[in-house]
Amino acid sequence: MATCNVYTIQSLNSSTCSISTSTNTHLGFHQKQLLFYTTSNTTTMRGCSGGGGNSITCSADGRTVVIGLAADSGCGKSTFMRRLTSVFGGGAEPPKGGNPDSNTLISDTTTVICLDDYHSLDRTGRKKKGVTALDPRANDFDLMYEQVKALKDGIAVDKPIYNHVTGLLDPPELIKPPKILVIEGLHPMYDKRVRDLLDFSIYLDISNEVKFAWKIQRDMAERGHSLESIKASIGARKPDFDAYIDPQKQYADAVIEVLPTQLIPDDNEGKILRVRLIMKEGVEYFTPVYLFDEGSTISWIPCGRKLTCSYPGIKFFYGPDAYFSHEVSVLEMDGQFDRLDELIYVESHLSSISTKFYGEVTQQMLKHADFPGSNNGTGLFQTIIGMKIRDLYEQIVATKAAAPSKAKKF
Ligand SMILES: Nc1ncnc2c1ncn2[C@@H]1O[C@H](COP(=O)(O)OP(=O)(O)OP(=O)(O)O)[C@@H](O)[C@H]1O
Ligand SMILES: O=C(CO)[C@H](O)[C@H](O)COP(=O)(O)O
Repeated sequence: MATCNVYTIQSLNSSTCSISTSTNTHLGFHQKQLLFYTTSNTTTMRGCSGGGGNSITCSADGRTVVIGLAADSGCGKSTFMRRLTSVFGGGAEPPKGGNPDSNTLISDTTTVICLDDYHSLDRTGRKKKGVTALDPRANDFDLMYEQVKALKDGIAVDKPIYNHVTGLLDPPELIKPPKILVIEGLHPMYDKRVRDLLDFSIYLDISNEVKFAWKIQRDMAERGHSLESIKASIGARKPDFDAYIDPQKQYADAVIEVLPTQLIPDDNEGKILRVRLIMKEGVEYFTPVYLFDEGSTISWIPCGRKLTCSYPGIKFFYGPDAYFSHEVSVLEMDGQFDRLDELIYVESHLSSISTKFYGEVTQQMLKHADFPGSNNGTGLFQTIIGMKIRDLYEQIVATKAAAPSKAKKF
């Protein structure tokens, strides 16, 4: 490990801290910021980002909230991220002037990093060793932990890039601490150290039948792969998926489970979906959504005068349940909307959805009607979780702002 020089921060309370330069190269931390990491207490280094010369700018309310999103490849993570970013207003872009094959997406509020960037083996390396990218041996969890922790503490990092075009590990890119950091990919909850850094975690649980249908849609229709190669690729990943990815769902604060419909007996088309939003009880800053009456068990078919439904209709369910021995609330939607604007009728019967105004969920869904899943529970629940994450973030910031006055009482 490289050594680092120790320097004194001259002003801890002002927004600009003067420091000397450093010679440190430890673990990809951005050079000047490691000084704060190693020499100051964590309160003063939060929200700092590297400036020119020998100064660092520190934001007063710097607190990076970390969200984990786990799912297998091709299970809708990118679509979810687009919905989430939109809830905060504005679109997300790859880092300006950086590697065109970067996997990172940055918006005013959020930075989404893809955990594929922590593959320790490139495509050839995995082939040589006979491991898949899902295997923990193909990933660097020490670096993942160090860098997510640094970002959470307000320190920029030089994060590696896994290039999906070439299959190689590219030179790193600078990631500055955002307000909200989303780590998405195969293993955000696999390593306990990384898991413990998460303020909220989500698992997208796509059943095999549906995953297969989506893969065919994307890889066959859009990427020209053959049916055989898609089947082979899913089959080859399955043992490692079952061993390393799927078990993470037990740790998630919210799981979006996507299953074939139960409204059509023996449906094997995979077009109509039954989607379940499983929400853990007792999670700090998160209150589960409910339908009509909190804690009751409710089955609801909203089709009729207010909601147009063609065959096979729409069915909602809400109620308490247990999930990996945790107490949870489950909200379920089976079927799909014929007219998206009529979603307002459903929205008006949901509570604790953390909207800023009446109809905000419907507005978001209409805005992104072209995203996959906009006419069913996948889009609806992803949008609602986006609102809940915004709410969680605002609560954390408010709690932090209130903390000094609390401290004065003692
Ligand atoms: N809710 C949905 N309803 C129907 N199809 C969907 C849905 N979400 C995703 N898909 C299908 O799955 C494909 C992959 O979606 P997306 O790019 O969001 O997944 P991903 O997990 O980010 O994938 P990857 O990790 O491979 O980049 C889409 O092109 C679409 O065909
Ligand atoms: O499971 C995956 C996550 O996206 C990819 O398969 C993994 O990252 C390897 O990527 P590639 O197939 O491009 O080498």
